[in-house]
Amino acid sequence: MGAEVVIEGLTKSFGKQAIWRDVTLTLPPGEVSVMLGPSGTGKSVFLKSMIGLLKPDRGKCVINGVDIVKCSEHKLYEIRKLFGVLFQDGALFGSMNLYDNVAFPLREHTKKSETEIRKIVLEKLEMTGLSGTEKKLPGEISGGMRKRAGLARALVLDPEIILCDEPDSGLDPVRTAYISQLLVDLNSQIDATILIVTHNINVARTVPDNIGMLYRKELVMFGPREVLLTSDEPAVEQFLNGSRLGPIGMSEEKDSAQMAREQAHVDAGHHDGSTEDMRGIVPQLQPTPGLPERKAVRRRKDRVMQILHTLPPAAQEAILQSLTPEDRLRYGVQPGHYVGAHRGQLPTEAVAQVPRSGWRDPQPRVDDPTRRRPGHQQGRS
Ligand SMILES: Nc1ncnc2c1ncn2[C@@H]1O[C@H](COP(=O)(O)OP(=O)(O)OP(=O)(O)O)[C@@H](O)[C@H]1O
Repeated sequence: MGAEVVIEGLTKSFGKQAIWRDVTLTLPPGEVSVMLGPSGTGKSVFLKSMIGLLKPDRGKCVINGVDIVKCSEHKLYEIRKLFGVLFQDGALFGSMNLYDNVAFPLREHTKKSETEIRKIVLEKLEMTGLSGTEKKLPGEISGGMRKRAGLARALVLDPEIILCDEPDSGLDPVRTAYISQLLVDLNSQIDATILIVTHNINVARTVPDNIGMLYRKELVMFGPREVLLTSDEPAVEQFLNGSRLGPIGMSEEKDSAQMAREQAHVDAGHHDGSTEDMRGIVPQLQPTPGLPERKAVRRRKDRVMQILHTLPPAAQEAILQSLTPEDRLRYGVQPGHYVGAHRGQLPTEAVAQVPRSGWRDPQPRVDDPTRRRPGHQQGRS
């Protein structure tokens, strides 16, 4: 299982420019999380701080009991080996073919023989759909292939934590859908903790278990996907809908006069830039048939049911609606407790009876059609 990452009060500035302050969140082990945020809010700086490439001003980032903000260089070097990082442009060496690019971390950081290295490199190239491209140079392949090659390289040291900085940037919607599926498939195969930084709302709606958003130099929220996707926080709604209308402006933040002017334009019939209402829960991507079920799914269900009563009502409703009959049995949620009967904050004892034991019955695969009922939300998470 992937490592947990516990971040507390993390604060970063460059000279007088504050980037973000007091960021506190936990990346649950083996789950997939997405960090959203308008351009320039410091998402990349956040990723770099998590692997110790940038030094935060204060706060903690604890991985396997080591606070990487304060630890020695030696410890940091050891902890970094737990990470696989996909940088925005793939960060491949232009003069090396894909085979050598992917083999690079193994040759640098391990004493493996070339025979062992070959086995690993070919396996990771196959996992990322790049078999047969070993001899190509990065300049000879498409942007999507470069991303996948970057991912293959990020995987060779069997990372427990994978960080992806805008894996969709520069890709068309179809290639983006493929890379989303690839990330879900990877998670099902290696159970790594994954954090994806993106602006892409489709990725945010379909891939992660958890979503956070950086805005106005703070973490606006971080938690189960249902929280952000049902949020009526103006900045979150505006961001999800890609609308000009709302507090986010061209350069971060607008004043109230500007917001009033824009509202007046829209009231007078001008388009606000959005195409449709993107809030709400849509089905989460499942691993490609034939791959194992994501181990994080069950762990996450237990975790989320334990904190259910602390979540906003709309998120509670969405989570309850996503439960299967087996889940309801497990958590002691009777149909009578079901959403319609309990609008608003649900009492903990009504919903969250998480057994201490493991899961008794093997759950059917999520893509089992017998689990689909008319009118039932299928955002399994
Ligand atoms: N090494 C650095 N030194 C000084 N300022 C920096 C450094 N790295 C980033 N910044 C500044 O930090 C701010 C946040 O940058 P960052 O790239 O993290 O934003 P982002 O949210 O990832 O943006 P985008 O979505 O456009 O990629 C920017 O104002 C940037 O200029």
